[in-house]
Amino acid sequence: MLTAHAVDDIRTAEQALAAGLPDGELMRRAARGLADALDDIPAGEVLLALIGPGNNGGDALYAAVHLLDRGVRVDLCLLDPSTVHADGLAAALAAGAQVVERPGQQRHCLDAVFGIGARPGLTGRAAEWVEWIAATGPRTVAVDVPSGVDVDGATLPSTHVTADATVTFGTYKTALLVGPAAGAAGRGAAAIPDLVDIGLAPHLPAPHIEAIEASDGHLLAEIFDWLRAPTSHKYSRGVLGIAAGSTQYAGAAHLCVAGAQAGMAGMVRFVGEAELARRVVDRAPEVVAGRGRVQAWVVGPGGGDDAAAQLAAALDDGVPVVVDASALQHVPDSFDVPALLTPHAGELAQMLGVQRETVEADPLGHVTEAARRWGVTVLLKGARTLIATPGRVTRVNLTGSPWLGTAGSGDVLAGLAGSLLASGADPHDAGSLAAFLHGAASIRANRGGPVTASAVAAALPGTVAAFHDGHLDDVRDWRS
Ligand SMILES: NC(=O)C1=CN([C@@H]2O[C@H](COP(=O)(O)OP(=O)(O)OC[C@H]3O[C@@H](n4cnc5c(N)ncnc54)[C@H](O)[C@@H]3O)[C@@H](O)[C@H]2O)[C@@H](O)CC1
Repeated sequence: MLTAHAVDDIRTAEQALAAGLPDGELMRRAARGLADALDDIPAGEVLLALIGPGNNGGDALYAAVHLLDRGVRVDLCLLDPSTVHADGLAAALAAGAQVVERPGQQRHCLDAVFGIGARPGLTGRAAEWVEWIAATGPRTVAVDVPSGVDVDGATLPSTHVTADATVTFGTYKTALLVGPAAGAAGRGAAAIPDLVDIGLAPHLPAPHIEAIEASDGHLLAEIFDWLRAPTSHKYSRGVLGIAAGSTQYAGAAHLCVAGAQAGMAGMVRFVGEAELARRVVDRAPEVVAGRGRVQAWVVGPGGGDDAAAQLAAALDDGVPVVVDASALQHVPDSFDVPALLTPHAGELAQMLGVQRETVEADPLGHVTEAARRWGVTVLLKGARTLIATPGRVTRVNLTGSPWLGTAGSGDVLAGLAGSLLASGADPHDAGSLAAFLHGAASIRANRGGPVTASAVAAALPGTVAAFHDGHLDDVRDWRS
């Protein structure tokens, strides 16, 4: 599991670590790791380091010493010479760095204006530097975090640095993994920052955020043991009831069923309009049409006018339920059964009575608020899907690509999550595993290119097996 910690917890851990080390050792470790991460800058190139008043600037100044040693030229822009890390500046100047009044033609930039001590947003000189980066486009690497972002809240004030890559120390910060701030930390292969080990791990408490990785297949072990027990049969594996689609949106029913069949449930029951149910069974003969005993429900994908009645009936069954799409607007004030709500930003906005843009600007705040308000798991779909449950560490999903934003993709996700629920996963694991596998399957379906929701569903069984067996190496590990 990849983890991010809150700023206060990082500071406490750093103090505990530093107490057992020689003075300045932590900054030396950070600077060495930063310089190593910049080893692709060729000798003779010029790097402009934007230096702020705190230790973040100090890291960059000591890293400059290593870079100068390698023949890289280093120009320094100081936010305020009177507050700069004095020893770091002296060391950089002694090694050959020069202070320049303003940015110029440098093609490499190091953003060391602010780190975890920052208040969100940039003004004055720092804001002018952001304009320079936007206008001239140097390759920009942020030190620890892109300056100006909201480090714990992961929101993005209007003025902030947008980096091509970030090198962070000790542990991830929330803003490096969670959108929209994470979008400012790097792109492409550098979307997830490099993490420099400074020895902090033993001092860190429980994380603020966690993310499933390719190496976390053990999360499926318990479910697999249960499903593959010699005595298991279709009912013991779990029966998933799906109340989805309408003749108008028949595709949602097919895709939700496809997602469920790629999951682990022993059987899928479909409940819906007679003509639709006939078509679903025609296409997927393993599906049983009509009501019966189930271990979990999915209600809402492509649902028609009867979504409220279908949800009420599912809730009466007393088993865990995935509430999706049209059923989301009919959720009760509180739940008597374990539940996984799967809205996108627009649906969550409607549930909370706010604007869509408000949710998009602060997804972490709103998913947390919704999980607290309904007392259940809420999975907020997006480029970095979030899964929040009261009393659990919020998870962010790092698999997938923008191609996943395609019609029917959410229906597949709901079916997959439902099948995990029916197989015995709790809603937090079901939601986060489904998001992870769904994203991974989309990459395996067509790496680097467009995918259809059907193709994602078709890639799921192989993805589930590869993840469980620890062979997901052909899916990008977002740290590499
Ligand atoms: N604490 C430690 O032991 C270590 C810290 N490290 C580095 O130190 C950084 C944290 O250092 P600091 O606590 O000095 O914090 P910063 O380097 O983020 O600087 C904080 C200073 O900037 C000012 N400031 C913050 N936001 C501002 C804004 N928007 N406009 C104007 N001024 C603003 C604050 O008043 C404060 O004086 C980390 O991000 C990391 O880069 C690393 O060297 C590893 C070890």
